[in-house]
Amino acid sequence: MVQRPRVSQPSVKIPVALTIAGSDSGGGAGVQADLRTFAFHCVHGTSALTCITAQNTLSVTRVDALPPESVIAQIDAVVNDIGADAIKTGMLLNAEIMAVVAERLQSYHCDRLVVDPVMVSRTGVCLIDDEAIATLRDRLIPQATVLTPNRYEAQILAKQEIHTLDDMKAAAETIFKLGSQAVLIKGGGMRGKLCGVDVWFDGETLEVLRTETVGTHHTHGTGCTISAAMTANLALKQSPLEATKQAKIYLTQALHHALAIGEGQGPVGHYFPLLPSPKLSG
Ligand SMILES: Nc1ncnc2c1ncn2[C@@H]1O[C@H](COP(=O)(O)OP(=O)(O)OP(=O)(O)O)[C@@H](O)[C@H]1O
Ligand SMILES: Cc1ncc(CO)c(N)n1
Repeated sequence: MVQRPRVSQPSVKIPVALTIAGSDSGGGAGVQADLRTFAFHCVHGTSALTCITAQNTLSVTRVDALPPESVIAQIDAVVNDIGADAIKTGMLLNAEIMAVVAERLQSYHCDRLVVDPVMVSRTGVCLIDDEAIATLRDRLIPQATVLTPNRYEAQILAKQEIHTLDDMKAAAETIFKLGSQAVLIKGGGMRGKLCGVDVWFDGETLEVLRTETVGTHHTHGTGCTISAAMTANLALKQSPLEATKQAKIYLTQALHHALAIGEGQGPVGHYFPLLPSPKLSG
């Protein structure tokens, strides 16, 4: 047997967050955005990949699903050893993967869970089929601490069109009935002054969350980033509403520092806390 030297090892206690989501080869959304966001909150990030997208700032050119058994094995490996103070789900892609993820989360009694119901891109393109939407609605959403649909996902879940702030509020109340503890309707897909205005409903509090509309074309990964920041804040033991408000502040700053990389929509700039601050003159 190898004897380990008896020296005291430095160690740091740090909250842990798990993301169950897809890979974005361009690094702006998906697992890459989630892990980077966790890191900038001083939360250790772990991951279970559901699919691999070939994607850049212009488009998604290919999606390969991982076998459901592989997704389960990744979740089990992480949770059984490292644990998770909070978990988020992102792009789950198909009904089979959704069903196994829902089953695993149920067996772990996860009580800090952010479900980003990735179904439709911000530009309105549908990413999953009807069976997957039904599985998401019936098996995953009722477990969520916070559910974070964008405008188009909220239209599907609430079965109504959303054009105005009142529409957003009504949809939040309808979607809340699907069983999550709270709903955040994200307004990045809203037009004009409503772009960047979100609506929160938790059964008691109906709140409009505003920062400012950031005039940038580089918005890739906004949805992944805000839900990952919420998850990190939940892992840091903030209340769901506080976690959401703080996450929106982080996301807005990241949008102010969005990256002009690639030919299309660049990603938000998660790195802003490390950027040198502007020099004081004088
Ligand atoms: N131009 C903007 N200015 C300010 N906030 C914005 C802007 N665009 C999006 N947001 C905010 O970003 C967050 C994510 O919202 P959005 O509707 O873009 O999500 P999504 O469609 O899921 O994102 P993704 O494009 O990553 O799929 C919300 O808080 C939203 O209000
Ligand atoms: C992998 C992945 N997840 C989520 C989104 C939504 O932004 C994306 N574009 N790619």
